[in-house]
Amino acid sequence: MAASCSTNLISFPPSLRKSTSPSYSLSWQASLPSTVSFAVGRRVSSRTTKSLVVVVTAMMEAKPTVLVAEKLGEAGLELLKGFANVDCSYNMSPEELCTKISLCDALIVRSGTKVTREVFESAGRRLKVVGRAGVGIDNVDLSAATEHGCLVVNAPTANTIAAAEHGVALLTAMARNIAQADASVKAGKWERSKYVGVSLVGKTLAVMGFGKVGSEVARRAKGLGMHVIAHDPYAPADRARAIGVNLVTFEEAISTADFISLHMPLTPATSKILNDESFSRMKKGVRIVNVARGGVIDEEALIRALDSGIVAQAALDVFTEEPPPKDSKLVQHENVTVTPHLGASTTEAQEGVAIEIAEAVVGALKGELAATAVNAPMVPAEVLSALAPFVVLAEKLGRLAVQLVAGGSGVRSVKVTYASSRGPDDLDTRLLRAMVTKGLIEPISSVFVNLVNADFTAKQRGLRITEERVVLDGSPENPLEFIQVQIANVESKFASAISESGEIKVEGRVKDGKPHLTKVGSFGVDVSLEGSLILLRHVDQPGIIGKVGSILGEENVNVSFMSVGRTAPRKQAVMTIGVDEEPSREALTRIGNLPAIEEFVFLEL
Ligand SMILES: NC(=O)c1ccc[n+]([C@@H]2O[C@H](COP(=O)([O-])OP(=O)(O)OC[C@H]3O[C@@H](n4cnc5c(N)ncnc54)[C@H](O)[C@@H]3O)[C@@H](O)[C@H]2O)c1
Ligand SMILES: O=C(O)[C@H](O)COP(=O)(O)O
Repeated sequence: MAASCSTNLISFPPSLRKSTSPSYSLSWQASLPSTVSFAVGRRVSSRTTKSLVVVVTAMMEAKPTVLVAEKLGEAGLELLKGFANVDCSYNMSPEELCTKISLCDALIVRSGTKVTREVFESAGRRLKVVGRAGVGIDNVDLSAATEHGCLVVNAPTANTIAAAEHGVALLTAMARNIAQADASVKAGKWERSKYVGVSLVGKTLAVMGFGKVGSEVARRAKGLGMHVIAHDPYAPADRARAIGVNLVTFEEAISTADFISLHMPLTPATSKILNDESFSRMKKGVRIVNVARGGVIDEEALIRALDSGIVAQAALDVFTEEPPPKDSKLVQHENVTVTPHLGASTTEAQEGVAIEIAEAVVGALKGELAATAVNAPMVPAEVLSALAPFVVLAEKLGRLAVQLVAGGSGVRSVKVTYASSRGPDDLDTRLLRAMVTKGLIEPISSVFVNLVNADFTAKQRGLRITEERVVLDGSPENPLEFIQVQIANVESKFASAISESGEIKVEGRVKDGKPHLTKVGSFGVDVSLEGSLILLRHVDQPGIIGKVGSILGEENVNVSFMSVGRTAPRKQAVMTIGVDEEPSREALTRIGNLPAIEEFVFLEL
C-alpha cells in the first residue's frame, strides 16, 4: 500500500482528503477507486494506517462511472466496461446531460453533444475527464473544462483516413454529379446531357489546412492526376514537398484553384474564412469541398457565390448548425451535394476511434498523463518517470514555503529555480511548475489544483510564478540537482526562512529517490520530506537536541528525522525535526519555552 509513487495528477475531493490523517499528502493521488496508489513511502503509525485502509477500502468498492452520450464502437465499450460502470445514454437533452453529469467521473461524446460551461458547472468536482471520440473539440468548452480542472482528451488519429476518403469521395461525386444523377434516375428520368461533369486530371486542387486529413487528401488527389497546392501557415514545407505539394499563400491558393478542399480546424482565425470577399477573388467556376467544419464557410456568402456562378458546385459534409434547418437554401441548392457529417463514419474508423478514446479515458481515470490531452501539457512517459520523485519534491516545497508565510501577507510572486546539469532545453518544467503551484495553493484554499488547471488557478489568484534554470556541474543522468522555491515580498512566521535577499526560501533535493529539504533561508538542513516538520531556531549549545527530543518523547510524538544546520559553532542554528504525529499545543509550548529556542514553527507536508 505504501510507497508507490503515483504519477497521478487528479486530486481527491476535499471530503476525502479530510478523512485521512493530516500527515498524509493524498491530494495529488488518484481519486479513483481501483487504482489508488499512495505517494507515502514510509512507515506509518497504526492509527494512520487504519484511517487509510478505511478510505482505500471504501474506494476500492466503487467503480468510476463513464457516461457515453453518443454511439461508440463495441470494442471501446468493452474496454471501458472492464474498468468502469458504463452508462450509454444517447440523445440526451442538454438538461438531462446536466442532471446526469454530477454522477459521472468521465463523459464520452462525438460531435453531436455540446459540452458547455453549464455541463462543467453541473458536474461538481466529480467529472475528471471528457473524451471526444474524434478529432474536432469545438463542441467542448475547453476554457470551462480547464477552469474546472477537467482533462479533455480526443482521438486524433483513428478517423483521419476515413475523413480523407470521404473528402475524395465528395470531390469525385461532385465533379461527376453522382448524387444529382442518382436522384434523377430514381425519379424515372434519363438525363444524360444534363449531368455532364468535369474532369479532375490536370486540375489544381488547393488543400486548405495541411494536417493529418489534408495531407492524406493531397496524397490521394495526386494519385488522381491533380496538381495539388496547399495553404497552411503552420505546416512544415518539407513535409509538403515530400509528397510533391507546394505550400502557398492563402491568396495564391484561393485565386488559382479549380477545386478547394477545406481541412483546417474551426478557430477564431478560421471562422468564415471563406466569405464574400474571398469568394470574389476565386476563379469563376471553382468547386468547393468541406469535410472540416461548417463554420469555416460563411454559408450565406456561399449561397450568393453559387447563385452568381463564382462557385460552380459545393460538396459539404459539415454545417454551421447540425443538423441544418430542413428548409436550408444551401442544402436544397441544386449545385450542392451534402452528407450528414459522415467523414468519420466508417466501420473501421469508428472501431478505431472507440478504442483510442476508451484507452485515453481509462488512462486518464487511472491518473496517467494522457498523450492526447487537449487542455494539458503532454509529458512523454519516459520524461514523467524520470521526473517522478521531483514532482513530489516540487509539491512539498510549495506546501512548505506557503506555510512559512505570516498570516495576512498575500502571496503574489513566487520564483522557482531548477538547478540541473542538463541544458535548459532538456528540461521540461511544466509538470514541476504545476506541482509547486498545487503545493502553494492547496494548503491555503479550498481549490484543488492539478496539471490541467494549475496555471489558470495561479493566474486567477494573482499568483505570478517565474522560473529560472541554472546549469550546474553534476551527473546528466540526474534530471535535477535541486529545486528552490522563493516567495517575495512577504513576512515569514519563521524569520530564519528569509534569505539574505529578503525572500522566503526553501530548497530541496532528491536523495535515494526521496524528497529532502536541504535549505531553509540561509541555513543548510537535511530532512526527508515526509510526515510533518518542526523547524526551530536556537543557539547552538550542548544538550539542546536531547531536550527537544525528550519533550517529544514524553508527548508520545515519534521523531523520524532530525538535522541541525548552523552558521558556526555555538552560534545560531536551525533544527529540522520530522515527526509522525502532530505535537500537542502544550508540547510545542514546552519546546518554545526552552531558553535556547528563539523561534519555531510546525508545518504539515
Ligand atoms: N467530417 C468529419 O467527419 C471529420 C473527420 C475528421 C476530421 N474532421 C475535421 O477536419 C479538420 C482537420 O482535421 P485533422 O485531423 O487533419 O487536424 P490537424 O490538426 O491534423 O490539421 C489541421 C491543420 O490545419 C492547419 N491550420 C490551422 N489554422 C489554419 C489556417 N488559418 N489556415 C490553414 N491551415 C490552418 C493546422 O496547421 C493543421 O496543419 C478538423 O476541423 C476536424 O475537426 C472532420
Ligand atoms: O472531428 C471529427 O473527428 C469528425 O468531425 C467526426 O465527428 P463525429 O465523431 O461526430 O463523426
